[in-house]
Amino acid sequence: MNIRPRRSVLYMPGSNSRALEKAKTLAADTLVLDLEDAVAPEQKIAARAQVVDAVKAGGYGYREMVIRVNGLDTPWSEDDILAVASAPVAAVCVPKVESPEQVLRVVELLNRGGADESVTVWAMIETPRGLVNVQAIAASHPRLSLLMMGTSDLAKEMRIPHTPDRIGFIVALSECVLAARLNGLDALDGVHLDLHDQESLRLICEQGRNLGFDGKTLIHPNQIAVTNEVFGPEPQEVDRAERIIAAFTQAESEGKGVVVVDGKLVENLHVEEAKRTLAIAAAIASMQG
Ligand SMILES: CC(C)(COP(=O)(O)OP(=O)(O)OC[C@H]1O[C@@H](n2cnc3c(N)ncnc32)[C@H](O)[C@@H]1OP(=O)(O)O)[C@@H](O)C(=O)NCCC(=O)NCCSC(=O)C[C@H](O)C(=O)O
Ligand SMILES: [Mg+2]
Repeated sequence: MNIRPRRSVLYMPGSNSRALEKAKTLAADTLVLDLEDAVAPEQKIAARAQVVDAVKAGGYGYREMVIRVNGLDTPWSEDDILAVASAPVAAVCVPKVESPEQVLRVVELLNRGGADESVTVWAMIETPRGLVNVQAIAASHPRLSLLMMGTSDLAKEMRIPHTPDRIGFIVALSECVLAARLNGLDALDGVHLDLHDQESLRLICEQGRNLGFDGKTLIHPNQIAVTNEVFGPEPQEVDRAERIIAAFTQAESEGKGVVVVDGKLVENLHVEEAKRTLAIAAAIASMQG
């Protein structure tokens, strides 16, 4: 089972060279070097060169590298995507995706720029139109590998307040996870804007995990540790997964299709879940060396 952990996915402004350097020391699974909202218009072109140079220079170790380009309706997006195509990134992250055709356009630009076949597309869902079309977007092209919620833009567009329980976002978050799973994609939750409140961050991470997200997008190094903890399997989950596999293997050898572990029914589907838990734990351990 080939699994890429994306518990913590940290954005940083592409114009901030200090943050690009600092990121080499941070425990985030993925780094998203941003050219969109975090970069002022007059810095867009310099930031584009800076992020491409940073990724080419390397030094980020196990961390997955992604560049978020400007929106497809801006004067920068085409050159951003062509520039990203020349860089050793895992994906290009595209904000405010609203249609399958836009994903096809990004793929065309990546191909034109000579991007490696391994470079995938991440689509951000953060507008009402993007949300309404999320299933078609998710099914648009095999190169699309992940959906990412943009809850700040969505809040603005939908006039949804950021409440602690995120009641106004629940349908959108679930729609995103549903569309992702229907199409074999990963899904990332939106950002938590409070940089210093670890308690509210933990609750929101737990909610995102319980809604089915694979990880969370972050804006500050303070947010990495809690996110890694909540979205990673706990030691007792790993232990239970090992016992489920052992108990089911034994049951099968005795000609049984079900077994009880810790008072709970275990069938083959639970064994598949347990194998996935072990694969995630192993992938996390191998990233950390
Ligand atoms: C929010 C910040 C501007 C705060 O920055 P700062 O005041 O520098 O914070 P600190 O002094 O606490 O920083 C301590 C050190 O950590 C480094 N740092 C800070 N943030 C990051 C980061 N994101 N990545 C890497 N390193 C970071 C500082 O450089 C300090 O380092 P050192 O001096 O060496 O100790 C800042 O956190 C920030 O800019 N965050 C990211 C903002 C961003 O990228 N926004 C765009 C993405 S979110 C979005 O667009 C939402 C989405 O589209 C939606 O619609 O929902
Ligand atoms: Mg946004």
